[in-house]
Amino acid sequence: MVIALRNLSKSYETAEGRLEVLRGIDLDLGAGDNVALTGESGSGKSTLLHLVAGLDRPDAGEIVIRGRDISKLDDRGRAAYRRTEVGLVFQQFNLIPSLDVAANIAFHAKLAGRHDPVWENELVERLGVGTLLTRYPEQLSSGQQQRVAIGRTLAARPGLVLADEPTGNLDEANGDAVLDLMLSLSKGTGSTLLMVTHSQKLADRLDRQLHLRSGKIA
Ligand SMILES: Nc1ncnc2c1ncn2[C@@H]1O[C@H](COP(=O)(O)OP(=O)(O)OP(=O)(O)O)[C@@H](O)[C@H]1O
Repeated sequence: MVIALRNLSKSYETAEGRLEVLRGIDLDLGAGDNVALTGESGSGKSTLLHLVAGLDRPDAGEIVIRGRDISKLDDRGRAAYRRTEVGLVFQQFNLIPSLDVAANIAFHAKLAGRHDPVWENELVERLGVGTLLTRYPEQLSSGQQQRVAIGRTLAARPGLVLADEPTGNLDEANGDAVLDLMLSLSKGTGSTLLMVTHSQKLADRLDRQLHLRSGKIA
């Protein structure tokens, strides 16, 4: 299994008291699985994605990624996990302002020790950002930034891609192209894709759909 979640729970302290967001999630995803995670606003989709990404820790339960419980790692261990094993496509693009598009796209691949100019060129081509390579993030529209951020993630060939509304800022044509790219990567390399989306149309294109309701997978 690439991802095995066991009895995962997470709550937040709020001014109104304790908010139990995830109440015992069990989930198994294998290599090459591509899965849509849906659910009402506030149902805990981003919370779950953040836990699997090692950005936050659960209250209880296990997050076993390729046989290792990442919730037991210290901050350094989780940072290494994020650098080498996961690709994150989140709504905040977090492009590096001082680097141009080409350098942003190569950045994670270099950090992960998997810099591959041929593959990066192919991504640039498929994402339609070839004319933007010498621009800086602040000189891009939000849709362009989103495509660059996706290129940066996929350039490192992560075995696990976690995406939160990856096509949220894109028009239909660009959104379809990005989804095609993510699915073909998942099928071609056996990488596992877990994607949060509000779009049923998008969810329908993935092999499996999970729906979060009342803190559980329905
Ligand atoms: N750091 C936090 N402190 C307190 N409450 C939080 C925190 N982060 C999230 N929440 C709450 O936890 C619940 C789940 O939030 P989450 O962002 O996971 O939902 P979501 O399903 O991704 O929602 P959306 O579809 O609107 O993005 C929400 O009620 C949210 O207000």
